[in-house]
Amino acid sequence: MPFSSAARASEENFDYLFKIILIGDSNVGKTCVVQHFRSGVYTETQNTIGVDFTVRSLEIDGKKVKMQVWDTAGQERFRTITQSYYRSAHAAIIAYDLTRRSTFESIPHWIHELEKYGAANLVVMLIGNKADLRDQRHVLFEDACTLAEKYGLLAVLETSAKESRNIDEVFMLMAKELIARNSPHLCGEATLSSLPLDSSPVLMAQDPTAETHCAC
Ligand SMILES: Nc1nc2c(ncn2[C@@H]2O[C@H](COP(=O)(O)OP(=O)(O)OP(=O)(O)O)[C@@H](O)[C@H]2O)c(=O)[nH]1
Ligand SMILES: [Mg+2]
Repeated sequence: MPFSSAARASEENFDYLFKIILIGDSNVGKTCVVQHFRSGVYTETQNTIGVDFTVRSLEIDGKKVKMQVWDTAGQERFRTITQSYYRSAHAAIIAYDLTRRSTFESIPHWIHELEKYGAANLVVMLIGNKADLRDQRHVLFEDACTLAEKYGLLAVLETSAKESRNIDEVFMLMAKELIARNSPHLCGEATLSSLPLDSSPVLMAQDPTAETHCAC
């Protein structure tokens, strides 16, 4: 789908426009992540009702990249509304709370939802949020890497909206991947390795201060 010619919009005030859907169980911190991406600050939030929309432009290799982020409600009762947004997304970020194992175990369900309602060649990455709660961790980074490899996902990053960890990196990584996929002349070039992440070209990174390599 959609991110062929439609994503390129140089006649307007940006070079690329990408629509990213953010999904995952309720209370994993999706809204806090998006708010941090938009404003650079962490604020307490209410549970999302339906879908919220955020936009921020990034500058990548001299190009203006507009990121439209659709922050969906994780609560079951909003599922019909949120599913209707999957179709037009170029990419999806599935968030889990690394202190709550059940939110990690839900990921196959979210992938299934994307397969059912999303575009065929959707770029998908995982984020394990609340990395600041170190002594409450219930999901190993290695387990997330294994899952990502199993489903052919782009990457896993561990984030903290509260401690400002890896939030911009998530969206930069996604934007670079979408640009690479949307620019035939760039395919095959190591465009992602220039990210300010302590990550290997296998595109797996967690807390930048910790071990990051995942042998996927
Ligand atoms: N410790 C910690 N708490 C966080 C972090 N991010 C979010 N939270 C807390 O987690 C709770 C849920 O955050 P939300 O962003 O509303 O969660 P959500 O995934 O958007 O939930 P729904 O809108 O219901 O799907 C709030 O109390 C946040 O303050 C984080 O990085 N660290
Ligand atoms: Mg929310």
